[in-house]
Amino acid sequence: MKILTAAQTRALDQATIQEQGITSAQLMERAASAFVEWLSHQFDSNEAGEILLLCGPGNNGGDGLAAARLLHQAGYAVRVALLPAEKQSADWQHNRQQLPAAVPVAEMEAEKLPEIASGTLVVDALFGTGLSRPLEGLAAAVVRHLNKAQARVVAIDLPSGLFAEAPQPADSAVVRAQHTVSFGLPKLAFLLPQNADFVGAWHVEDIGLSKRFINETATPWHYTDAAAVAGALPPRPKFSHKGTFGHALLLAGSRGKMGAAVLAAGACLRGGVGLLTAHVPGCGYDIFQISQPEAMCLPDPQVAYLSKLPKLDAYQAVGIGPGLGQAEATYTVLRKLLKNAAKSTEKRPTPLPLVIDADALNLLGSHRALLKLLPENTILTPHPKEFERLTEPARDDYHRLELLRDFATAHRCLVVLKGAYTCLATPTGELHFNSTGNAGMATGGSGDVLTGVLLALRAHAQLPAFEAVRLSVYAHGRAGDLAAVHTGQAGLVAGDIVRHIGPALAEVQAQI
Ligand SMILES: NC(=O)C1=CN([C@@H]2O[C@H](COP(=O)(O)OP(=O)(O)OC[C@H]3O[C@@H](n4cnc5c(N)ncnc54)[C@H](O)[C@@H]3O)[C@@H](O)[C@H]2O)[C@@H](O)CC1
Ligand SMILES: [K+]
Repeated sequence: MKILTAAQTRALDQATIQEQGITSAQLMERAASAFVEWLSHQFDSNEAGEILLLCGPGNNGGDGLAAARLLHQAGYAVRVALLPAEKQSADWQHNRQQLPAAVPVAEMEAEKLPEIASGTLVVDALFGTGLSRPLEGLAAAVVRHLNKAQARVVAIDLPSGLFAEAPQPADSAVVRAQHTVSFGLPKLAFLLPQNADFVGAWHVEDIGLSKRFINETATPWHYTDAAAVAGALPPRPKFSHKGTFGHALLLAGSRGKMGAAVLAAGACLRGGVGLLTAHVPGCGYDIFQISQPEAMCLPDPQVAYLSKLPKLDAYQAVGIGPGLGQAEATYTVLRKLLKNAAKSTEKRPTPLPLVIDADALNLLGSHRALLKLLPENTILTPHPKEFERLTEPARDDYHRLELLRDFATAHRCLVVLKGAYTCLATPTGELHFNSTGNAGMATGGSGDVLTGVLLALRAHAQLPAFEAVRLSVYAHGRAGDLAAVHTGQAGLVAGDIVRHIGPALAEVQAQI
Protein backbone atom coordinates (compact mmCIF):
# COMPACT_ATOMS: atom_id res chain seq x y z
CA MET A 1 0.00 0.00 0.00
CA LYS A 2 1.34 3.45 -0.84
CA ILE A 3 1.65 6.32 1.60
CA LEU A 4 1.10 9.74 0.00
CA THR A 5 1.86 13.28 1.13
CA ALA A 6 -0.87 15.73 2.17
CA ALA A 7 -0.52 17.49 -1.21
CA GLN A 8 -0.81 14.19 -3.09
CA THR A 9 -3.85 13.30 -0.95
CA ARG A 10 -5.56 16.53 -2.02
CA ALA A 11 -4.79 15.70 -5.66
CA LEU A 12 -6.15 12.18 -5.06
CA ASP A 13 -9.41 13.66 -3.74
CA GLN A 14 -9.67 15.86 -6.86
CA ALA A 15 -8.88 12.96 -9.20
CA THR A 16 -11.55 10.84 -7.49
CA ILE A 17 -14.12 13.61 -7.86
CA GLN A 18 -13.38 14.04 -11.59
CA GLU A 19 -13.05 10.36 -12.43
CA GLN A 20 -16.24 9.33 -10.64
CA GLY A 21 -18.31 12.39 -11.61
CA ILE A 22 -19.17 13.24 -8.00
CA THR A 23 -19.08 16.51 -6.08
CA SER A 24 -16.59 17.22 -3.31
CA ALA A 25 -19.57 17.31 -0.91
CA GLN A 26 -20.44 13.75 -1.98
CA LEU A 27 -16.87 12.65 -1.28
CA MET A 28 -17.09 14.32 2.12
CA GLU A 29 -20.35 12.45 2.74
CA ARG A 30 -18.54 9.17 2.01
CA ALA A 31 -15.77 10.09 4.44
CA ALA A 32 -18.23 11.09 7.16
CA SER A 33 -20.33 7.93 6.62
CA ALA A 34 -17.22 5.73 6.83
CA PHE A 35 -16.22 7.51 10.02
CA VAL A 36 -19.68 7.16 11.58
CA GLU A 37 -19.83 3.50 10.60
CA TRP A 38 -16.49 2.94 12.36
CA LEU A 39 -17.59 4.89 15.43
CA SER A 40 -20.91 3.10 15.73
CA HIS A 41 -19.18 -0.29 15.61
CA GLN A 42 -16.92 0.84 18.39
CA PHE A 43 -19.51 2.54 20.66
CA ASP A 44 -23.26 2.04 20.78
CA SER A 45 -25.30 5.07 21.79
CA ASN A 46 -25.26 4.03 25.49
CA GLU A 47 -21.51 3.59 25.58
CA ALA A 48 -20.97 6.82 23.69
CA GLY A 49 -23.09 9.08 25.91
CA GLU A 50 -23.33 12.63 24.58
CA ILE A 51 -20.67 13.02 21.86
CA LEU A 52 -18.89 16.35 21.54
CA LEU A 53 -17.68 17.18 18.02
CA LEU A 54 -15.01 19.88 17.80
CA CYS A 55 -15.11 21.31 14.27
CA GLY A 56 -12.53 23.53 12.57
CA PRO A 57 -13.13 25.82 9.55
CA GLY A 58 -11.88 23.56 6.72
CA ASN A 59 -12.95 20.26 5.24
CA ASN A 60 -11.86 18.37 8.35
CA GLY A 61 -14.44 20.44 10.21
CA GLY A 62 -16.83 19.72 7.31
CA ASP A 63 -16.33 16.00 7.95
CA GLY A 64 -17.13 16.66 11.60
CA LEU A 65 -20.36 18.52 10.78
CA ALA A 66 -21.49 15.78 8.40
CA ALA A 67 -20.64 13.16 11.04
CA ALA A 68 -22.67 15.12 13.63
CA ARG A 69 -25.73 14.98 11.35
CA LEU A 70 -25.28 11.25 10.61
CA LEU A 71 -24.75 10.40 14.28
CA HIS A 72 -27.83 12.43 15.27
CA GLN A 73 -29.88 10.60 12.62
CA ALA A 74 -28.57 7.28 13.97
CA GLY A 75 -29.90 8.14 17.44
CA TYR A 76 -26.72 9.35 19.15
CA ALA A 77 -26.80 12.42 21.39
CA VAL A 78 -24.42 14.97 19.89
CA ARG A 79 -23.33 18.56 20.41
CA VAL A 80 -21.05 20.62 18.20
CA ALA A 81 -18.45 23.23 19.15
CA LEU A 82 -17.18 25.36 16.26
CA LEU A 83 -13.79 27.02 16.04
CA PRO A 84 -14.43 30.57 14.78
CA ALA A 85 -12.54 31.61 11.62
CA GLU A 86 -12.70 34.35 8.99
CA LYS A 87 -13.91 31.94 6.36
CA GLN A 88 -15.02 28.37 6.06
CA SER A 89 -14.70 25.96 3.14
CA ALA A 90 -17.65 25.53 0.77
CA ASP A 91 -18.30 21.95 1.89
CA TRP A 92 -18.15 23.09 5.51
CA GLN A 93 -20.90 25.61 4.74
CA HIS A 94 -22.96 22.98 2.97
CA ASN A 95 -22.75 20.65 5.96
CA ARG A 96 -23.41 23.47 8.43
CA GLN A 97 -26.68 24.14 6.60
CA GLN A 98 -27.58 20.46 6.59
CA LEU A 99 -27.12 20.14 10.36
CA PRO A 100 -30.56 19.57 11.98
CA ALA A 101 -31.65 22.40 14.28
CA ALA A 102 -32.06 19.85 17.09
CA VAL A 103 -28.26 19.52 17.34
CA PRO A 104 -26.87 22.08 19.82
CA VAL A 105 -24.10 24.19 18.26
CA ALA A 106 -21.86 26.63 20.11
CA GLU A 107 -19.03 28.81 18.90
CA MET A 108 -15.88 28.49 21.02
CA GLU A 109 -14.29 31.50 22.69
CA ALA A 110 -11.09 31.81 24.68
CA GLU A 111 -13.07 32.48 27.88
CA LYS A 112 -15.74 29.93 27.08
CA LEU A 113 -14.14 26.64 26.12
CA PRO A 114 -16.59 23.73 25.97
CA GLU A 115 -17.04 21.76 29.14
CA ILE A 116 -15.53 18.30 28.76
CA ALA A 117 -16.37 15.98 31.64
CA SER A 118 -14.10 13.02 32.27
CA GLY A 119 -14.99 10.11 29.93
CA THR A 120 -16.75 12.29 27.33
CA LEU A 121 -16.46 10.92 23.80
CA VAL A 122 -14.94 13.74 21.75
CA VAL A 123 -14.56 13.77 17.97
CA ASP A 124 -11.60 15.86 16.92
CA ALA A 125 -12.46 17.47 13.58
CA LEU A 126 -10.50 20.70 14.04
CA PHE A 127 -7.76 20.27 11.42
CA GLY A 128 -6.62 17.52 9.08
CA THR A 129 -4.23 17.47 6.14
CA GLY A 130 -4.76 21.20 5.49
CA LEU A 131 -2.73 22.25 8.55
CA SER A 132 -0.23 24.83 7.31
CA ARG A 133 1.53 25.84 10.53
CA PRO A 134 1.62 24.83 14.19
CA LEU A 135 -1.55 25.73 16.09
CA GLU A 136 -1.60 28.91 18.14
CA GLY A 137 -4.11 31.18 19.88
CA LEU A 138 -7.61 29.83 20.41
CA ALA A 139 -7.01 26.63 18.39
CA ALA A 140 -3.99 25.74 20.54
CA ALA A 141 -5.95 26.60 23.71
CA VAL A 142 -8.79 24.28 22.65
CA VAL A 143 -6.34 21.43 21.99
CA ARG A 144 -4.60 21.91 25.35
CA HIS A 145 -7.99 22.10 27.09
CA LEU A 146 -9.02 18.83 25.40
CA ASN A 147 -5.75 17.10 26.27
CA LYS A 148 -6.22 18.02 29.94
CA ALA A 149 -9.74 16.60 30.13
CA GLN A 150 -9.91 12.85 30.75
CA ALA A 151 -11.85 12.40 27.52
CA ARG A 152 -12.07 9.54 25.03
CA VAL A 153 -10.84 11.20 21.85
CA VAL A 154 -11.33 9.98 18.29
CA ALA A 155 -9.61 12.08 15.61
CA ILE A 156 -10.94 12.36 12.08
CA ASP A 157 -8.17 11.80 9.51
CA LEU A 158 -5.30 13.21 11.66
CA PRO A 159 -5.04 14.36 15.26
CA SER A 160 -5.38 18.14 14.98
CA GLY A 161 -2.07 19.97 15.07
CA LEU A 162 -0.12 17.00 13.70
CA PHE A 163 1.45 17.35 10.25
CA ALA A 164 0.92 14.37 7.95
CA GLU A 165 4.59 13.98 7.08
CA ALA A 166 6.74 16.47 8.99
CA PRO A 167 7.80 16.97 12.61
CA GLN A 168 6.21 19.59 14.90
CA PRO A 169 8.12 21.94 17.16
CA ALA A 170 8.50 20.20 20.53
CA ASP A 171 5.99 22.27 22.53
CA SER A 172 3.28 22.72 19.87
CA ALA A 173 -0.33 21.84 20.61
CA VAL A 174 -1.39 18.49 19.14
CA VAL A 175 -4.48 16.48 20.05
CA ARG A 176 -3.77 13.25 21.92
CA ALA A 177 -6.26 10.81 20.44
CA GLN A 178 -7.07 7.26 21.51
CA HIS A 179 -8.09 6.49 17.92
CA THR A 180 -7.47 8.12 14.57
CA VAL A 181 -9.77 7.20 11.70
CA SER A 182 -8.30 8.08 8.33
CA PHE A 183 -9.41 7.58 4.74
CA GLY A 184 -8.00 5.52 1.87
CA LEU A 185 -4.32 5.28 2.79
CA PRO A 186 -2.31 5.56 6.01
CA LYS A 187 -0.21 8.65 6.70
CA LEU A 188 3.51 8.70 7.37
CA ALA A 189 2.94 10.39 10.73
CA PHE A 190 1.09 7.28 11.99
CA LEU A 191 4.18 5.09 11.68
CA LEU A 192 6.67 7.02 13.78
CA PRO A 193 7.27 6.37 17.48
CA GLN A 194 7.33 10.07 18.38
CA ASN A 195 3.69 10.40 17.29
CA ALA A 196 2.34 7.34 19.10
CA ASP A 197 0.74 9.36 21.92
CA PHE A 198 -1.05 11.66 19.47
CA VAL A 199 -2.31 9.10 16.96
CA GLY A 200 -3.33 6.27 19.31
CA ALA A 201 -4.65 3.23 17.42
CA TRP A 202 -5.15 4.17 13.78
CA HIS A 203 -7.62 2.83 11.27
CA VAL A 204 -7.95 3.39 7.54
CA GLU A 205 -11.44 3.32 6.03
CA ASP A 206 -12.04 2.72 2.34
CA ILE A 207 -13.94 5.58 0.65
CA GLY A 208 -13.45 4.47 -2.96
CA LEU A 209 -10.58 6.86 -3.84
CA SER A 210 -9.21 6.63 -7.38
CA LYS A 211 -7.13 3.45 -7.74
CA ARG A 212 -5.76 4.72 -11.05
CA PHE A 213 -4.41 7.89 -9.44
CA ILE A 214 -2.85 5.90 -6.58
CA ASN A 215 -1.19 3.49 -9.03
CA GLU A 216 0.20 6.33 -11.11
CA THR A 217 1.48 8.44 -8.22
CA ALA A 218 5.14 8.03 -7.29
CA THR A 219 6.12 7.95 -3.62
CA PRO A 220 9.12 6.69 -1.67
CA TRP A 221 6.85 5.48 1.18
CA HIS A 222 5.06 2.15 1.26
CA TYR A 223 3.20 0.07 3.82
CA THR A 224 3.66 -3.70 3.66
CA ASP A 225 0.30 -5.29 4.36
CA ALA A 226 -0.89 -8.84 3.56
CA ALA A 227 -1.75 -7.84 -0.01
CA ALA A 228 1.80 -6.59 -0.65
CA VAL A 229 3.34 -10.01 0.07
CA ALA A 230 0.51 -12.24 -1.19
CA GLY A 231 2.00 -14.87 -3.48
CA ALA A 232 5.57 -13.66 -2.85
CA LEU A 233 6.73 -17.10 -1.74
CA PRO A 234 6.70 -19.57 -4.64
CA PRO A 235 5.12 -22.96 -3.88
CA ARG A 236 7.64 -25.78 -3.28
CA PRO A 237 7.67 -27.87 -6.47
CA LYS A 238 6.81 -31.54 -6.04
CA PHE A 239 10.19 -32.69 -7.33
CA SER A 240 12.24 -30.31 -5.22
CA HIS A 241 15.16 -31.60 -3.10
CA LYS A 242 17.17 -29.98 -0.36
CA GLY A 243 19.50 -28.38 -2.93
CA THR A 244 16.57 -26.44 -4.46
CA PHE A 245 16.24 -24.07 -1.50
CA GLY A 246 19.86 -23.14 -1.06
CA HIS A 247 22.62 -23.83 1.38
CA ALA A 248 23.08 -21.05 3.95
CA LEU A 249 26.06 -20.33 6.20
CA LEU A 250 25.58 -18.73 9.61
CA LEU A 251 28.51 -17.15 11.45
CA ALA A 252 27.33 -16.64 15.00
CA GLY A 253 27.89 -17.11 18.70
CA SER A 254 30.57 -16.50 21.31
CA ARG A 255 30.99 -17.69 24.88
CA GLY A 256 27.79 -16.91 26.80
CA LYS A 257 25.85 -15.95 23.66
CA MET A 258 25.30 -19.27 21.92
CA GLY A 259 21.54 -18.88 22.35
CA ALA A 260 21.57 -16.19 19.66
CA ALA A 261 23.21 -18.61 17.22
CA VAL A 262 20.74 -21.36 18.08
CA LEU A 263 17.73 -19.05 17.63
CA ALA A 264 18.96 -17.68 14.30
CA ALA A 265 19.64 -21.21 13.07
CA GLY A 266 16.20 -22.42 14.17
CA ALA A 267 14.57 -19.53 12.33
CA CYS A 268 16.61 -20.20 9.20
CA LEU A 269 15.51 -23.85 9.21
CA ARG A 270 11.86 -22.90 9.79
CA GLY A 271 12.24 -20.31 7.04
CA GLY A 272 12.56 -23.18 4.59
CA VAL A 273 16.28 -23.24 3.80
CA GLY A 274 17.51 -26.42 2.08
CA LEU A 275 20.70 -26.84 4.10
CA LEU A 276 22.23 -24.86 6.93
CA THR A 277 25.80 -24.88 8.16
CA ALA A 278 26.75 -22.87 11.23
CA HIS A 279 30.28 -21.81 12.01
CA VAL A 280 30.53 -21.36 15.79
CA PRO A 281 33.32 -20.98 18.36
CA GLY A 282 34.67 -24.20 19.91
CA CYS A 283 32.69 -23.69 23.13
CA GLY A 284 29.45 -23.66 21.14
CA TYR A 285 29.94 -26.88 19.21
CA ASP A 286 28.10 -29.27 21.56
CA ILE A 287 25.45 -26.70 22.39
CA PHE A 288 24.72 -26.14 18.74
CA GLN A 289 24.78 -29.77 17.62
CA ILE A 290 22.44 -30.79 20.42
CA SER A 291 19.96 -27.96 19.98
CA GLN A 292 19.89 -27.87 16.14
CA PRO A 293 20.34 -31.45 14.89
CA GLU A 294 18.99 -30.43 11.47
CA ALA A 295 21.96 -28.11 10.87
CA MET A 296 25.62 -28.92 10.23
CA CYS A 297 28.24 -27.34 12.42
CA LEU A 298 31.84 -26.20 11.84
CA PRO A 299 33.73 -25.46 15.06
CA ASP A 300 36.23 -22.58 15.02
CA PRO A 301 39.74 -23.31 16.40
CA GLN A 302 39.16 -20.54 18.97
CA VAL A 303 37.12 -21.61 21.97
CA ALA A 304 35.35 -18.38 22.90
CA TYR A 305 34.87 -16.44 19.64
CA LEU A 306 35.17 -16.75 15.85
CA SER A 307 38.59 -16.31 14.33
CA LYS A 308 38.44 -18.02 10.93
CA LEU A 309 36.30 -17.58 7.83
CA PRO A 310 35.31 -20.90 6.25
CA LYS A 311 35.44 -21.36 2.46
CA LEU A 312 32.38 -19.78 0.90
CA ASP A 313 32.03 -21.73 -2.36
CA ALA A 314 29.23 -24.03 -1.20
CA TYR A 315 26.84 -21.34 0.02
CA GLN A 316 24.08 -19.25 -1.55
CA ALA A 317 23.83 -16.78 1.36
CA VAL A 318 25.76 -15.95 4.53
CA GLY A 319 24.47 -14.46 7.78
CA ILE A 320 26.78 -12.98 10.39
CA GLY A 321 26.23 -11.33 13.74
CA PRO A 322 23.95 -13.01 16.29
CA GLY A 323 25.83 -13.41 19.57
CA LEU A 324 29.10 -12.80 17.73
CA GLY A 325 30.98 -10.58 20.18
CA GLN A 326 33.45 -7.98 18.96
CA ALA A 327 36.87 -9.67 19.33
CA GLU A 328 39.64 -8.33 17.09
CA ALA A 329 39.92 -11.71 15.36
CA THR A 330 36.19 -11.64 14.64
CA TYR A 331 36.57 -8.22 13.03
CA THR A 332 39.12 -9.83 10.67
CA VAL A 333 36.59 -12.54 9.84
CA LEU A 334 34.00 -9.89 8.96
CA ARG A 335 36.44 -7.94 6.77
CA LYS A 336 37.44 -11.09 4.89
CA LEU A 337 33.80 -12.06 4.46
CA LEU A 338 32.94 -8.70 2.90
CA LYS A 339 35.92 -8.91 0.53
CA ASN A 340 35.31 -12.51 -0.51
CA ALA A 341 31.54 -12.11 -0.89
CA ALA A 342 32.06 -9.22 -3.30
CA LYS A 343 34.32 -11.25 -5.61
CA SER A 344 32.48 -12.80 -8.52
CA THR A 345 33.24 -16.39 -9.45
CA GLU A 346 32.37 -18.46 -12.48
CA LYS A 347 29.49 -20.12 -10.63
CA ARG A 348 28.36 -16.87 -9.00
CA PRO A 349 28.64 -13.75 -11.17
CA THR A 350 26.91 -11.48 -8.60
CA PRO A 351 28.02 -10.86 -4.99
CA LEU A 352 27.22 -13.54 -2.41
CA PRO A 353 24.09 -12.38 -0.53
CA LEU A 354 24.92 -11.30 3.03
CA VAL A 355 22.84 -10.61 6.14
CA ILE A 356 24.65 -8.50 8.73
CA ASP A 357 23.24 -8.17 12.23
CA ALA A 358 23.98 -7.39 15.88
CA ASP A 359 27.70 -7.39 16.78
CA ALA A 360 28.68 -7.55 13.11
CA LEU A 361 26.88 -4.18 12.77
CA ASN A 362 28.70 -2.86 15.83
CA LEU A 363 32.00 -3.93 14.25
CA LEU A 364 30.98 -2.03 11.10
CA GLY A 365 30.18 0.98 13.28
CA SER A 366 33.54 0.93 15.01
CA HIS A 367 35.45 0.27 11.73
CA ARG A 368 33.52 2.44 9.28
CA ALA A 369 36.10 1.92 6.54
CA LEU A 370 34.44 -1.50 6.14
CA LEU A 371 31.28 0.19 4.82
CA LYS A 372 33.04 0.72 1.50
CA LEU A 373 33.42 -3.04 1.17
CA LEU A 374 29.71 -3.85 1.52
CA PRO A 375 28.70 -5.86 -1.55
CA GLU A 376 25.64 -4.56 -3.43
CA ASN A 377 22.29 -5.68 -1.94
CA THR A 378 23.80 -6.62 1.41
CA ILE A 379 21.14 -6.70 4.13
CA LEU A 380 21.78 -4.83 7.39
CA THR A 381 19.36 -5.19 10.29
CA PRO A 382 20.11 -2.48 12.87
CA HIS A 383 17.86 -1.32 15.67
CA PRO A 384 17.93 2.49 16.08
CA LYS A 385 20.96 2.45 18.43
CA GLU A 386 22.95 0.22 16.07
CA PHE A 387 21.95 2.41 13.16
CA GLU A 388 23.17 5.49 15.00
CA ARG A 389 26.58 3.80 15.37
CA LEU A 390 26.68 3.44 11.58
CA THR A 391 25.64 7.05 10.90
CA GLU A 392 24.92 9.82 13.40
CA PRO A 393 22.36 10.57 16.11
CA ALA A 394 19.01 11.52 14.57
CA ARG A 395 17.28 14.76 15.61
CA ASP A 396 13.90 13.03 15.46
CA ASP A 397 12.14 10.13 13.74
CA TYR A 398 11.79 12.05 10.45
CA HIS A 399 15.48 12.86 10.38
CA ARG A 400 16.22 9.19 11.12
CA LEU A 401 14.24 8.24 7.98
CA GLU A 402 16.35 10.66 5.94
CA LEU A 403 19.54 9.16 7.35
CA LEU A 404 18.21 5.70 6.60
CA ARG A 405 17.37 6.52 3.01
CA ASP A 406 20.72 8.23 2.44
CA PHE A 407 22.61 5.30 3.94
CA ALA A 408 20.82 2.66 1.84
CA THR A 409 21.29 4.59 -1.40
CA ALA A 410 24.92 5.53 -0.68
CA HIS A 411 25.93 1.95 0.15
CA ARG A 412 23.51 0.28 -2.29
CA CYS A 413 22.25 -2.00 0.42
CA LEU A 414 18.96 -3.02 2.05
CA VAL A 415 18.64 -1.67 5.57
CA VAL A 416 16.03 -3.06 7.94
CA LEU A 417 15.58 -0.53 10.75
CA LYS A 418 13.91 -2.58 13.49
CA GLY A 419 11.08 -1.32 15.70
CA ALA A 420 7.29 -1.11 15.64
CA TYR A 421 6.62 -0.66 11.88
CA THR A 422 10.12 -1.91 11.01
CA CYS A 423 11.29 0.16 8.05
CA LEU A 424 13.09 -1.39 5.09
CA ALA A 425 15.16 1.06 3.02
CA THR A 426 16.17 -0.02 -0.48
CA PRO A 427 19.18 0.97 -2.62
CA THR A 428 16.80 3.02 -4.80
CA GLY A 429 15.61 5.05 -1.81
CA GLU A 430 12.22 3.48 -1.13
CA LEU A 431 11.03 3.04 2.45
CA HIS A 432 8.74 0.10 3.22
CA PHE A 433 7.07 0.08 6.64
CA ASN A 434 6.02 -3.31 7.97
CA SER A 435 2.51 -3.86 9.27
CA THR A 436 2.94 -7.04 11.35
CA GLY A 437 4.38 -7.68 14.81
CA ASN A 438 3.54 -6.68 18.36
CA ALA A 439 5.14 -5.28 21.49
CA GLY A 440 5.69 -8.82 22.83
CA MET A 441 8.48 -9.10 20.27
CA ALA A 442 10.49 -6.49 22.15
CA THR A 443 12.35 -9.34 23.84
CA GLY A 444 15.89 -10.73 23.68
CA GLY A 445 16.50 -12.90 20.63
CA SER A 446 13.76 -11.67 18.32
CA GLY A 447 16.35 -9.89 16.16
CA ASP A 448 18.35 -13.13 15.90
CA VAL A 449 15.19 -14.83 14.67
CA LEU A 450 14.75 -12.19 11.96
CA THR A 451 18.33 -12.77 10.82
CA GLY A 452 17.60 -16.48 10.46
CA VAL A 453 14.49 -15.90 8.35
CA LEU A 454 16.34 -13.39 6.16
CA LEU A 455 19.15 -15.87 5.67
CA ALA A 456 16.75 -18.61 4.60
CA LEU A 457 14.87 -16.44 2.11
CA ARG A 458 18.07 -14.87 0.71
CA ALA A 459 19.40 -18.38 0.02
CA HIS A 460 16.20 -19.13 -1.94
CA ALA A 461 17.12 -18.99 -5.62
CA GLN A 462 13.74 -17.74 -6.82
CA LEU A 463 13.42 -14.70 -4.57
CA PRO A 464 14.99 -11.39 -5.64
CA ALA A 465 16.75 -9.50 -2.81
CA PHE A 466 14.01 -6.95 -2.15
CA GLU A 467 11.20 -9.53 -2.22
CA ALA A 468 13.14 -11.80 0.14
CA VAL A 469 13.69 -9.01 2.68
CA ARG A 470 10.19 -7.56 2.59
CA LEU A 471 8.69 -11.03 2.97
CA SER A 472 11.07 -12.00 5.80
CA VAL A 473 10.23 -8.89 7.80
CA TYR A 474 6.51 -9.42 7.25
CA ALA A 475 6.61 -13.15 8.10
CA HIS A 476 8.74 -12.55 11.21
CA GLY A 477 6.16 -10.06 12.54
CA ARG A 478 3.28 -12.31 11.59
CA ALA A 479 4.94 -15.25 13.37
CA GLY A 480 5.14 -13.03 16.47
CA ASP A 481 1.44 -12.20 16.13
CA LEU A 482 0.47 -15.86 15.76
CA ALA A 483 2.68 -16.79 18.74
CA ALA A 484 1.19 -14.05 20.94
CA VAL A 485 -2.28 -15.58 20.51
CA HIS A 486 -1.00 -18.49 22.63
CA THR A 487 1.52 -16.82 24.92
CA GLY A 488 0.17 -13.30 25.35
CA GLN A 489 2.57 -10.43 24.64
CA ALA A 490 4.33 -10.52 28.01
CA GLY A 491 4.88 -14.27 27.82
CA LEU A 492 6.28 -14.23 24.30
CA VAL A 493 9.91 -15.38 23.90
CA ALA A 494 11.99 -15.54 20.74
CA GLY A 495 11.67 -19.32 20.49
CA ASP A 496 7.89 -18.88 20.17
CA ILE A 497 8.47 -16.72 17.08
CA VAL A 498 10.68 -19.46 15.58
CA ARG A 499 7.90 -22.01 16.10
CA HIS A 500 5.40 -19.84 14.22
CA ILE A 501 7.50 -18.94 11.17
CA GLY A 502 6.24 -22.00 9.31
CA PRO A 503 2.55 -21.12 9.80
CA ALA A 504 3.26 -17.45 8.94
CA LEU A 505 4.92 -18.39 5.66
CA ALA A 506 2.16 -20.89 4.90
CA GLU A 507 -0.37 -18.07 5.35
CA VAL A 508 1.48 -15.89 2.86
CA GLN A 509 1.63 -18.77 0.41
CA ALA A 510 -2.10 -19.37 0.74
CA GLN A 511 -2.98 -15.73 -0.10
CA ILE A 512 -2.86 -15.19 -3.81
N1 LIG B 1 -10.73 17.33 -0.14
C1 LIG B 1 -11.70 16.41 -0.08
O1 LIG B 1 -12.45 16.27 -0.96
C2 LIG B 1 -11.85 15.59 1.15
C3 LIG B 1 -11.28 16.04 2.34
N2 LIG B 1 -11.51 15.39 3.47
C4 LIG B 1 -11.17 16.03 4.76
O2 LIG B 1 -10.63 17.29 4.53
C5 LIG B 1 -9.44 17.46 5.28
C6 LIG B 1 -8.58 18.44 4.59
O3 LIG B 1 -9.35 19.61 4.47
P1 LIG B 1 -8.73 21.03 4.22
O4 LIG B 1 -7.76 20.96 3.12
O5 LIG B 1 -9.86 21.97 4.11
O6 LIG B 1 -7.88 21.30 5.53
P2 LIG B 1 -8.22 21.34 7.09
O7 LIG B 1 -9.63 21.13 7.38
O8 LIG B 1 -7.22 20.49 7.72
O9 LIG B 1 -7.86 22.83 7.49
C7 LIG B 1 -7.69 23.84 6.57
C8 LIG B 1 -8.18 25.16 7.15
O10 LIG B 1 -7.48 25.47 8.30
C9 LIG B 1 -6.70 26.66 8.12
N3 LIG B 1 -5.46 26.44 8.83
C10 LIG B 1 -4.42 25.65 8.47
N4 LIG B 1 -3.49 25.64 9.45
C11 LIG B 1 -3.97 26.42 10.44
C12 LIG B 1 -3.48 26.81 11.71
N5 LIG B 1 -2.31 26.39 12.14
N6 LIG B 1 -4.22 27.61 12.47
C13 LIG B 1 -5.41 28.06 12.05
N7 LIG B 1 -5.94 27.73 10.85
C14 LIG B 1 -5.23 26.94 10.06
C15 LIG B 1 -6.58 26.82 6.63
O11 LIG B 1 -6.37 28.16 6.30
C16 LIG B 1 -7.92 26.29 6.18
O12 LIG B 1 -8.93 27.24 6.37
C17 LIG B 1 -8.88 16.08 5.40
O13 LIG B 1 -8.00 15.96 6.49
C18 LIG B 1 -10.14 15.26 5.56
O14 LIG B 1 -10.54 15.25 6.91
C19 LIG B 1 -12.46 14.32 3.50
O15 LIG B 1 -13.71 14.91 3.62
C20 LIG B 1 -12.41 13.48 2.25
C21 LIG B 1 -12.62 14.35 1.06
K1 LIG C 1 -8.65 16.09 13.09
